[in-house]
Amino acid sequence: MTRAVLSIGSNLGDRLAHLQSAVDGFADVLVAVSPVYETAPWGVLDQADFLNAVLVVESPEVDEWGWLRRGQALERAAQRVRDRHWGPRTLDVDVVTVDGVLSSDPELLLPHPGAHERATVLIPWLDVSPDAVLPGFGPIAVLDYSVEGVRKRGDLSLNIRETKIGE
Ligand SMILES: Nc1ncnc2c1ncn2[C@@H]1O[C@H](COP(=O)(O)OP(=O)(O)OP(=O)(O)O)[C@@H](O)[C@H]1O
Ligand SMILES: Nc1nc2c(c(=O)[nH]1)N=C(CO)CN2
Repeated sequence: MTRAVLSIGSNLGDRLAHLQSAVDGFADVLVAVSPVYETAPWGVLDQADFLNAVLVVESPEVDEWGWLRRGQALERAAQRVRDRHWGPRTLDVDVVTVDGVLSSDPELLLPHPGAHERATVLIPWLDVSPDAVLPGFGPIAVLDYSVEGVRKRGDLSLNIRETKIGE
C-alpha cells in the first residue's frame, strides 16, 4: 500500500477544469482533496495567477514511480507544453511525498525539494492532513512560509466512481 501527497496547479486555459481533470484522473485512488486556492505566481513572476490544490491518494498497486507516471500522463492529457522552467502550464502534478520513500533521483526527488517552503503546497496540504510530517523538516504545521497572495476559491467536485456491491 503506498499513500502519496500530490500538488496540482494550473495557470493556463480553463484552470479549474484542468484541476478537475486531475481529480477525475485519480478518482479510483483518491483519499482526500483540498479546497482550491488562487495563488500569486512564485519563481517566474510575470505570469498569470495559479489555482492550486493538494490530493492524497492511496493504492496497493502504485509505487512512487507509478504516481509520477500517472501525474505526467494527466499533464499530457491536458496538452501541457514544456517550454519555460517554472513557466505557465495547463496542469502540473508534483509528487510531494510518498509514505516511507526518500529519493535523490533527479527524475523523482522525494520529498519534493520545494514543498517545505511553498505556501501553495503547505496551505492546501494542511487542510487535508493537519498532522502531516515532511521528512527532513518535521510537522508541516510548524513550518515557516509566507501566505501573501493565497486566496481560498472553493472546492472541486469528487467524482469518485461508484462501486456496485458485488463488483
Ligand atoms: N517529486 C517530484 N514530482 C514531480 N516531478 C519530479 C519530482 N522530482 C523530480 N521531478 C522531475 O522534475 C522534472 C520537471 O518537472 P516539472 O517541469 O513539472 O518541474 P516544475 O513543476 O516546473 O518545477 P518544480 O518541480 O520546482 O515544481 C520532471 O521530469 C520530473 O521527472
Ligand atoms: N502560485 C504558483 N506559482 C507557481 C507554481 C504553482 O503551482 N503555483 N508552479 C510553478 C512551477 O511548478 C511556478 N510557480
